[in-house]
Amino acid sequence: MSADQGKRMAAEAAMEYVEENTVIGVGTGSTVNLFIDALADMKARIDGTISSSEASTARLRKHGIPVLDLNEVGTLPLYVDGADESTRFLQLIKGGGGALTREKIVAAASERFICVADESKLVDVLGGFPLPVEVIPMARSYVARELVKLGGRPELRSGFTTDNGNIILDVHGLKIMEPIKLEQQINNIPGVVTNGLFALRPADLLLLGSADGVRKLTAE
Ligand SMILES: O=C[C@H](O)[C@H](O)[C@H](O)COP(=O)(O)O
Repeated sequence: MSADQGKRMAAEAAMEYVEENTVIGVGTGSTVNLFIDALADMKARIDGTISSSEASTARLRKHGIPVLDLNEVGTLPLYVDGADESTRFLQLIKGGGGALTREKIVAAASERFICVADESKLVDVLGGFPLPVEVIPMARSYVARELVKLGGRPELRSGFTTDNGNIILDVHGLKIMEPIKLEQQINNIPGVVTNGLFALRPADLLLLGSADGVRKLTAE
């Protein structure tokens, strides 16, 4: 089974958790794009969405799905997003598409975070996927030196600017044994907006598309 099939199965399985007359938090990426396409079928029955990126906003609007302002909406009942890696504790690396900061905001503002992914994203230890860190441009060199002190090899994501006007440093070579500690350490570096570890606020449910169907994982 291809990764694309796994993504589609997971994205469509998330529809079961979408309740009528609610506002849905929507993540970013190729798996979420499939969720957005499925969500279009029930757009008349939801109150709207909160989007985590300009790319998702464009796709939602193309389908005629309303996109609201998070400042005008209270706590969201549900956030659906993909991941680059997940452990069985549902701690994640996100940000392969550079949307990590807005994703973290919407996840934090949501009661339930359902992560949708194909089975290749499940790992024993985070860090095989380079950890994205969003950085204010003037702090690039300083933050890079601090990330080296933490044992990583930061590389500037060339030609990329985030929706917030910042740069991304992708940190290679980390074997992340203490995700919560590292998430806090990196976020404490002046100039870092946030990093792609979702450990302080992990997912609540992981829907993994696999050859055996959709596996549902909750944190062990
Ligand atoms: O910034 C991008 C997001 O964190 C994505 O959710 C993540 O990169 C996974 O994307 P995909 O579903 O395309 O594998």
